Formats: sequence, structure tokens, C-alpha cells
Amino acid sequence: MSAPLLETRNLMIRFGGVIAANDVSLKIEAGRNLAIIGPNGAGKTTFLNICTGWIKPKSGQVLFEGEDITPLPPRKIVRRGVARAFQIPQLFTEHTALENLLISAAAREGMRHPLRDLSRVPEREEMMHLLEMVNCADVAHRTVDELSEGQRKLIDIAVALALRPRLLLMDEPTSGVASSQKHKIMEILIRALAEARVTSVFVEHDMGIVGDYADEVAVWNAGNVQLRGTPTEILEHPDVIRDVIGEVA
Ligand SMILES: Nc1ncnc2c1ncn2[C@@H]1O[C@H](COP(=O)(O)OP(=O)(O)OP(=O)(O)O)[C@@H](O)[C@H]1O
Repeated sequence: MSAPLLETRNLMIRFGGVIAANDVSLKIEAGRNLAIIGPNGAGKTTFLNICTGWIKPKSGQVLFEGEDITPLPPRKIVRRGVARAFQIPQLFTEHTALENLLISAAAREGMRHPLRDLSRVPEREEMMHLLEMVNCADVAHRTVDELSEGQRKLIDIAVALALRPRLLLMDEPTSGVASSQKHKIMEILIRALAEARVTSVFVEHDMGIVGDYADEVAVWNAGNVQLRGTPTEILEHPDVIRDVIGEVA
């Protein structure tokens, strides 16, 4: 049997008196969209930070396609195929949407001066196609600071896809967006991930989004995975209703 796309083994990290990862062992299979839910401070973002190399665990391992990536710096982990999108889009706001994708492609190719050499990046067509995939081709030549928060979120995802990842880790992909727009953005996002054949893990606080778009859900509590299952199993579980959704069953 082939190795899981991502596997963590016994991850541990402590910040002062807080154990943010307490023996986290988890396998993520390719082709799924896994939502991570849990109360504030449970260690969800810490898990993403460890998987992308931004935080090194005190002990434990992260394996990507069976290989230990724990000691690698973030840029090498990105090159292996693990990308990250943030709660607040990390874009160059004075550059156009297309330029942001070209900068990402240039970084992927290891170009030393991506901002200066944008006209030399060969992947313009590929980048335009990524913008089409996230319904933003019409704003390709507009600067990011002119765009709506929803468009910025989608362009941030396209920037991550420009790295040609196999796994995309996202921190609250729809936060900061008007609730009427959240489902539209997730529809576009999930469709783009499927077209690009990218597996995703996303931290989410909106249970409507989790129920509609996750294939699987992992519940974090006190630095570890408390439960894992289908959205229906998890969202109807009494512990989740009590501890995460905040209602009494
Ligand atoms: N770099 C750090 N230094 C000190 N403490 C940290 C650091 N990163 C996280 N923590 C602490 O570790 C715990 C887990 O934080 P983390 O951000 O992973 O939780 P979370 O589940 O993502 O929370 P939220 O849903 O509020 O974003 C919290 O108590 C947090 O204050």
C-alpha cells in the first residue's frame, strides 16, 4: 500500500505552560478535503505551522509521501509540494493579480529577483489559466488593492496553486468575507482544487462550510485530535456540539 500523502507521528510542542501539540499522529490521504475544527487555542494553526516547517516540533515527525520533511526549511517543504494560504491573504497589493501569480511562479523556479524579472517568467498562460480557475481572469490586470476581500482570497489560493503543490494547507479560507459570499468562494475553491488535483486541509470555524465542503473532519482539542469522521458524524456528535459548536444537545 502506498504511503499517505501526509503523515504526522507523535508531534509534540510546548509554549511555556501550554502544550500546543500533544502527541499528534494523523494520516491524510490524497484527493480529500479535510477540515480541522476545534475551540480557540486547541492547536489547529500550530499543526499547520509544523507541517509547513514554520515551527519545528520538540519531538515527532512529519512525513510527506513517506519522506521525513521535519528538518527541512519552509522553502524546501514548499518545493516538495506543500503550500499554505493564510487567514489574511499574503499578496503584493500594489501589484496586479497576474503579477502576484508570476512572482509565485518565479519563486518556485528559484529566480533570484522575481520582482525585477517578471517579464521573463515563462508561465504566463499557466498563470492566466489559474486565474480563470478561480473566476478572477477578468481582474488579472487590476492591482490587488482595488479588489474585494473575496477576490483577494481567491487570488491568494491561485498564488498557492502557482507553486504546483500536491497539498494545500489553509487557515480559515473564508474568514473576513461577507457571509453571503462564503459559499460562492468555497464552491470556486473546491472546484479549482479538484481540477488541479490538490488535496486540502483547512482550519474552519464556520460549521456550515465544514458540513458542505469537507470530505472529512478532524476535531482538535487541547493539542491533539479528539475525533475524526465524516462531516455528518462529527457535526452531530454530542461532544462537538458541546465543546465546539457551543450548543447543548
Ligand atoms: N509562537 C507561539 N508562542 C507562544 N505561544 C503560542 C505560539 N503559537 C501558539 N501558541 C499558543 O499555543 C496554543 C495553540 O495555539 P494555536 O494558534 O495553534 O490554536 P488554534 O487552535 O489555531 O486557535 P484559534 O482557533 O484561536 O486560531 C495557544 O494557547 C497559543 O496561545
